[in-house]
This record gives sequence, C-alpha cells and structure tokens, in this order.
Amino acid sequence: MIYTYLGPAGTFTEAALLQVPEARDSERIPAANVNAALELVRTGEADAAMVPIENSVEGGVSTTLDAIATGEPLQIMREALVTISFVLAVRSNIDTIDQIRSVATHGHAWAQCRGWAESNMPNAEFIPASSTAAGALGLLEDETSHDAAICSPLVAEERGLKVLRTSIEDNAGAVTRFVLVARPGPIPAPTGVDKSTVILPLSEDRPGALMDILEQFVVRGVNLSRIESRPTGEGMGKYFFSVDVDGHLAQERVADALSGLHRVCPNLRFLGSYPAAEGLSSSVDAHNSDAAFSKAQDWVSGLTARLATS
Ligand SMILES: O=C(O)C(=O)Cc1ccccc1
Repeated sequence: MIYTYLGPAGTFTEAALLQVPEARDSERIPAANVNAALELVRTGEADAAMVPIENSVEGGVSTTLDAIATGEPLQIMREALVTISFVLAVRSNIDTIDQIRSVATHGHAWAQCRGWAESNMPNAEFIPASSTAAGALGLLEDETSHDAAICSPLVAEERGLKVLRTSIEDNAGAVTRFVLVARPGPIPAPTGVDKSTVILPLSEDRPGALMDILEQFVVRGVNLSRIESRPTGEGMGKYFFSVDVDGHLAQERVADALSGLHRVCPNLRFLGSYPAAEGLSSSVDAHNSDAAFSKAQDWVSGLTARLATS
C-alpha cells in the first residue's frame, strides 16, 4: 500500500496517518494540498489519502468536503482523531513577539489561534500556508515571506525552530478529525461502533426538501453526528448536504434509510461505512433493531406471498 497525506512531513495530517498501523511501515507520499493528495489516489499513484475533514472549533474543512463529494467516486475507509496544540515558531533573528510582522499557517490553525494572535500580536499579518508544516519550513528559507509560523510542537522540535510560545490555541483540547480515503472497494465489516457518510444533493429547491431527507433518518432511529451544507458551485441557492450517521450499511435501519434517501434524493453518493474513532452515544430503540426489521420484512413477505397472481 502507498499512502499519501497533506504534507510536508510534520503536519497534523501526518500524525493522523501514523495512527494507522499499516501506514507506519509503508511508503508515505506528502502532497502539497488536499486536492493533490486525492488526485494521487484517483490516478492510482497512491492507494489511500489521509486528509483533514472537520475540527471541533472551526467546523468542516471545505476543501475536503467538496473534493470527496464530487469528481471520481472515493470511499472513506476509516477516521482518526488528533488533539491539536499549537506553538509559535519564529525566524532565528526574531527574539520577541513585538518584532513579528507576519505569521504563516494553515487557515484552520489560524482559526484556532485567532483570539490569542489578535490579543498578543495584533499587528501581525496572517499569511495563509498550505499546511502548518509548510509555514514552519518557510522560516528556514533565506528568502522567506514571514517572520513566524503557527505549527505543531513536533515539527518545531524536529526542524530545530525557535519557539516563543507554546499552547497558543484558544480552546485547549480541540480535536481535528481526519479521514482515510481510497478508491471505492470492499466496505469494512461492521465493528459494532461504526459511522457512515453520505452526500445528499438537494435536487429541488422547494419547501420541505430538507425535511424529506431528515425524515428518512428520524423514522428509522438513525442518529446524525454531523450535517453540513455546501454550495455545489452551480449557482446561488444550490446546495448539497454532507452527513455522518451513527451506524453501518450492514445494519438494517441504515440500509433502509439509504434506500429511502435514494427515492427522495436519487443523486446521493454513499461515501462509506467505517469504524468510529470513539464511542458513539446514540442508542437504538427495539423497534429499529435488525431483529425488528427482519421480523417486519418476513411479515410483509408472508402477506405478498398471498397476492393473487392474475
Ligand atoms: O496543516 C496541518 O498540519 C494539517 O494537517 C491541517 C490542519 C491544520 C490545522 C488543524 C488541523 C489540521
């Protein structure tokens, strides 16, 4: 297996990939951005890509949500959670925070440290970087565009960067969720604690269109753990929903909800069922259990078997 990830080495995404035991001893290709990583998978140059999808402070990572919702189909094979803490690293000629005029980092890292940055270095300009590690490595270049970088403690240590402050995140304990994405293939077997992701384009702009979608989950007792709307890019007012649910395709209530969704939203895209990285809180009522579905199906089959043939 060849793995790719949002690089360069030292990103939080690499930390997420290293949680995958098989990836530790495999070839790992750093990609310049999320789209480049997914493209390596789509073309077959890599077998799977680890990419950030959501964090507990800033919400969804739009680039990833959009890239896996469209184009050549991809499948989520697993998820990984990383608790994120940031440091402020600087060029060697900077000694105090007041000297910092510009700070480079990934947009989601900036969002998680914005409060600290605005209070402690109000005059520093934010320079968007393709990743926290890319911003950090820029500090080592002669012709660098920035004085400081917000990055992981690990990359600062590994690259011998000067660190002026540690733990500068506004919310201690913020978690980012990453997904390992591959070309569509076998769906991982249920573990008992699983999630499924589905993309639901709103085909019609009419009252109740979202209700029709949500109803499919509600009546089968399927809990949603994430729902986000994203513009399709096809014009104002055109949206798709990206939804995570508790449960696996192998469970009747999830499969039945997908079947209902296919009727109200025929262009839906199933992105996979995979083990949840942490325990899920939702419980299943007896009438939504596999046994209840199976009994109900048997009962209806018994009735349809009695249908007159002519
Ligand atoms: O830039 C990185 O290191 C990443 O892996 C993306 C990211 C940025 C900020 C929080 C979580 C992930």
